[in-house]
Amino acid sequence: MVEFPRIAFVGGGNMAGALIEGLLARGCPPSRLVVLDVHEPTRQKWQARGLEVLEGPDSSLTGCDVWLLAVKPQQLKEVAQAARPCLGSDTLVVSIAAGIALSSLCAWFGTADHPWASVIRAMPNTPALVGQGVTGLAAASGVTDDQRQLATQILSTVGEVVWVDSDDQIDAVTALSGSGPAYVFRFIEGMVAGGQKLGLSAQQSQSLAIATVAGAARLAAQSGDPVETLREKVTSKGGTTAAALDVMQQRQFLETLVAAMQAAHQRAGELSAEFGRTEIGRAEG
Ligand SMILES: NC(=O)C1=CN([C@@H]2O[C@H](COP(=O)(O)OP(=O)(O)OC[C@H]3O[C@@H](n4cnc5c(N)ncnc54)[C@H](OP(=O)(O)O)[C@@H]3O)[C@@H](O)[C@H]2O)C=CC1
Ligand SMILES: O=C(O)[C@@H]1CCC=N1
Repeated sequence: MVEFPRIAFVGGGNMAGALIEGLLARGCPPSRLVVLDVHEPTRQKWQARGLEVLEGPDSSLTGCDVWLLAVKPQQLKEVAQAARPCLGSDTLVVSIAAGIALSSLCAWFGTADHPWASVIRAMPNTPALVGQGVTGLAAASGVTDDQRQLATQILSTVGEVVWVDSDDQIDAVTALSGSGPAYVFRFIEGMVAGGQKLGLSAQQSQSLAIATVAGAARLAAQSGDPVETLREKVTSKGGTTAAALDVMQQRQFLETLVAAMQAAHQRAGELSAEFGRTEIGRAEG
């Protein structure tokens, strides 16, 4: 990126923090970033890092190239209502809120003059904090190629980006990679517990488990082999891995994981129904 866009983070909590840290680590000057947050300690934290902070929406937001909406889905409609008068005519709105549909975002941010707001839904994940995130993106129909490019540039500073075709696919991305780090951390917790049960220390177990997950992921990414083949290469006939995988199969490990992802996907739909109501929409624009 030749010059970093001016980005306003609306909500400066965990996920905004991962993106801000990622941007700063990749050379974005703090002066290009604004954080609007109601929580005073959060504002103090970002102010100490050299970012401009706001307690409420004001004209500083109007001059920003991008608004990155990073409040909880439950808070987003109220935040949109309060901030919309400050939306610049060329501002791109990128929401990372789980479940809140593009149609809701367009209704909240569109105006009579500009009914199909420049809105993109993005679903990053917390490995963004170490530049290893992956973000799924979907755009409203009025979004231009340049705006897509802008969103790609921003999110790719913290990892990979994958564009999808529809809103519902962003709910699927949420269930897979948005929530996915928690599944992996749970898996590591399980490996650590298993290591301790088998006589290793907590520290030894943690080092072995984390390095195994990181190394296996890197092998899967870099090897030309499908993951099934990689799994088969570990699994000697009559050996230790086969004994472990048999137990996983008996206890329906795969089915459990798929059911968990379906629950996450369903929850995204519920968040949309509960908190994505559009009655403050274009009629007011
Ligand atoms: N955590 C994750 O792994 C991921 C989360 N997301 C999405 O990111 C979004 C943010 O999640 P997360 O970072 O975990 O949430 P956080 O609660 O950590 O951050 C939200 C921040 O917004 C503040 N806030 C609340 N109301 C307002 C308001 N009216 N105006 C400005 N700021 C406000 C909150 O303050 P206070 O605490 O005082 O309420 C808090 O500091 C969510 O929509 C989530 O679905 C997306 C991808 C991954
Ligand atoms: O749990 C959540 O709702 C958010 C969305 C993806 C990860 N965390």
